[in-house]
Amino acid sequence: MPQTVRVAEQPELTVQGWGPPGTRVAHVAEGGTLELTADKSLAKALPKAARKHLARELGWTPRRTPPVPLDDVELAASRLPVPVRAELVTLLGQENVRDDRGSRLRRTGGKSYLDLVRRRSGDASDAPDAVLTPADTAEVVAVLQLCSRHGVVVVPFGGGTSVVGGLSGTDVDDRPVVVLDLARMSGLVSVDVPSSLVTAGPGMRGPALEDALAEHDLTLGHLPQSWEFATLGGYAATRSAGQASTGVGRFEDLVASLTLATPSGVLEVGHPPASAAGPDLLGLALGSEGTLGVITELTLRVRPRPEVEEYEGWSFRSWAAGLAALQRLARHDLLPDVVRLSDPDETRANLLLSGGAGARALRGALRSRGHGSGCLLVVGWQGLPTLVRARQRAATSLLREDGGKRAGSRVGEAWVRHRFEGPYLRDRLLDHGLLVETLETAATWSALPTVYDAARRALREALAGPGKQPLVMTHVSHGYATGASLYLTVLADRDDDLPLQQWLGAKRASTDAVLAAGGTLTHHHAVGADHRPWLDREVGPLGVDVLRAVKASLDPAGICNPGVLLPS
Ligand SMILES: Cc1cc2nc3c(=O)[nH]c(=O)nc-3n(C[C@H](O)[C@H](O)[C@H](O)COP(=O)(O)OP(=O)(O)OC[C@H]3O[C@@H](n4cnc5c(N)ncnc54)[C@H](O)[C@@H]3O)c2cc1C
Repeated sequence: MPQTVRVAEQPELTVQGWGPPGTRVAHVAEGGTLELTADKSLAKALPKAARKHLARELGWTPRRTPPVPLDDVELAASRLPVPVRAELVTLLGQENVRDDRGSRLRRTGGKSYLDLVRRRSGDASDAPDAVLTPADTAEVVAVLQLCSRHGVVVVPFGGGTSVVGGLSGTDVDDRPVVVLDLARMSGLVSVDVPSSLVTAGPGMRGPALEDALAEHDLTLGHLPQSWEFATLGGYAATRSAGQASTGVGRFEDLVASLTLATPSGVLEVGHPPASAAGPDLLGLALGSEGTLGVITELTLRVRPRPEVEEYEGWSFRSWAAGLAALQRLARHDLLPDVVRLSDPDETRANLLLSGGAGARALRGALRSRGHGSGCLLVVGWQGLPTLVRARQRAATSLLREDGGKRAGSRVGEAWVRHRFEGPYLRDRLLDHGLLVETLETAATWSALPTVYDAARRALREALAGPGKQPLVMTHVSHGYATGASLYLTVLADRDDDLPLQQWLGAKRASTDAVLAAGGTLTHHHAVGADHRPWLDREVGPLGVDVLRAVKASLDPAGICNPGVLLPS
């Protein structure tokens, strides 16, 4: 029988960076462990060798560039018409219609580099006019219908971790904008153990879900780096991928069914275990980014908690050798559950960033194998011991045949320990004059090397200047039978006068280059506002027309998150 479970409180995300407000800061301690401290100095954040490496590579002069005090962030008065506000209060109650400064600021934009630069410089011009917190599907439908009548834009808000401009509070037609924060809809509704299905509200976050599932010895296993704050509804709306998605599947593979509240009514889509009743409407809701309505409930496929988890590192002489090895694993259906192959730039930077005797010893070991300028691969297996051992043994012999050398379980375990710390470190780098941003794509195994070269070249050309050069670090983050994803991290000396334009130019050039080389517009970050000008190159003009027609049917007044996905 399905059972109801209560879940814990979920902390707020800070406005100008990552983590709960006023708490911890990450730094790399001697020995490579990341510690949390209140000390915001660069010396604390990065080992000396890493600071020197970055200064030399980038032409970067470390300098203090802290965010403006939160009280100095500018916020315009709310434009929500008084009569509309009154109707919303009647519908949801006073406490669930907020237009105070704190509520609006905390729901302003997401966490891309552009979002953070704006917030850190005191700009909240994309803030919503009010924040609504509905309790259930019926209230969401009522809000959508009321806003359709009054021409008020509605932006669903999950964890606020979008990195593609998915949460803009401005509208091209200058209509008022309300954010629909789904935090109150964050309960676990039921667990159906025999069917391995769990039903939950869209505002629930990963840690709360995993805590609740642990009571049943179950797990969802979806672990994006934003796991602490992102929500189930957000994952579905963006077609997210987690760190173990090579094994457990992308989030969309985990959604069995969902409820989509639209201005035209409620859609229930998906019928587990499987159905052939016409085209898959669930597929339309996944990745719809709030443009068709609001996901108000999800039923997800879960699995038994793994009895063992094994992580280890491997090294390869070159990026090409590492890619060839992964491709062979993929062809034989032997890809591990976690696959992360870092290119030489990322491998080198990671080893320097880790600092300490362990990383120095590993650097020495790689040099002695002739892998000194090679690549590190982190792999992870999860599941029943017998299956894990069998898969591991088979993969190990292929990796060896392909020139891989085992770098040990400490490399894998270090990755596991630190896998959620990167965004905390990013805040410290932003405090010291750096541009830090990521982008991602995927391509077939045949196109992958070309896409990799094209993206790196475009970024390096766009961000180079006299005495300046960006550092572009790349890893394969997910593997498939037919190809893999590429995740690029870009560091550059920030243009303090025009930081937004500096990144926008690089983003434009790299997106053009990736598409021309055969990569996808986005593998897991979604389209948002940032990628929408390119959507027709991905799905074709007819594809865009189909999406527009669906939107016109579900959202005739065009109030559902109109600033994202579809080109304007
Ligand atoms: C540091 C960091 C690391 C990240 N790592 C990863 C990663 O490893 N993998 C990955 O896939 N992504 C990653 N992301 C991106 C982001 O976390 C994902 O896109 C995530 O799915 C967004 O979830 P959210 O709940 O925060 O959604 P939000 O950011 O609140 O919203 C995202 C979009 O979905 C819409 N939306 C939200 N909830 C609903 C709903 N219930 N119904 C309809 N529309 C809705 C919003 O309107 C918006 O357009 C990362 C982001 C950051 C900042």
